[in-house]
Amino acid sequence: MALFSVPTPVTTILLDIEGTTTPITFVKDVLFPYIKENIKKYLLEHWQEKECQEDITQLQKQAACNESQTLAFKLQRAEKDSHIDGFVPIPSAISDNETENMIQAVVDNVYWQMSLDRKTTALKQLQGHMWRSAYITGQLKGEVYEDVVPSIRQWRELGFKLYIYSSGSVEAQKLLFGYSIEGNLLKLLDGHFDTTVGHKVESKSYRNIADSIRCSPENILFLTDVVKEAFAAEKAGLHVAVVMRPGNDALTDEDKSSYCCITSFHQINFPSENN
Ligand SMILES: CSCCC(=O)C(=O)COP(=O)(O)O
Ligand SMILES: [Mg+2]
Repeated sequence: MALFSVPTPVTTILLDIEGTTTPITFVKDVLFPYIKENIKKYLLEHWQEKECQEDITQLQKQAACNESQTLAFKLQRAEKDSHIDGFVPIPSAISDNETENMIQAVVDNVYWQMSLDRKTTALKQLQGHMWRSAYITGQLKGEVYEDVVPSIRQWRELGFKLYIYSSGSVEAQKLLFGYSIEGNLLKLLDGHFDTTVGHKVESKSYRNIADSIRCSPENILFLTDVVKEAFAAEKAGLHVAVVMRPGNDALTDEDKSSYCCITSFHQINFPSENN
């Protein structure tokens, strides 16, 4: 088993979820189908609630269809969503009759975003809120690979700080680790970041995380399955390793020669273990 030796300045480990701590199949075959099967029922039941209305407002802003926005805002947003093939707008409801149309537009917009595996903050917030009751009632349990819990326990014992950075909302992350197949893992984690700090393929996001935890980028090791994320993190000065799990996107030969690659957290070796 090839080992990845953690560079000496590293004090903090930042973990991606999907494809790193957790099988992609759990997200694609369990979490996402739950949203598709339940979105309409969820909207009908929660429509009047403040949290649900806030989620809809965010989706409308993302879709550039909130009529209260200025033209400049609409144009700026239009570059985000409405240029994409199959774009589904969300109108504002005016009368009760139109609420039904609006709910259907939200359903269609969510289906459309999910068909492209979009990682917009608006979509991720709504998904997190929808998964809440399924985790609490035991209908969902967060999956983690078998090497994850023993490794992160060991890293903590060695004194490392552990953070999560995922496109899934902070609430969705806390649900996944709080109601996991291995019990409540939240006490093993020092904090969580989602796309509200920026998108995972942008270097600035990693600098924001470093600033937020008062840590120099060179003290952080980021583990992810996505090469574009590894590239952005490295550009920000973080150390990176790319995680290859069954079912992850295959890496090119160039990726494999550009990054340290591991298939299990057990391959991570710390300076103190070398002595
Ligand atoms: C945090 S649970 C939901 C996973 C999710 O929605 C997602 O987009 C995962 O993306 P990641 O950044 O963890 O690869
Ligand atoms: Mg990932």
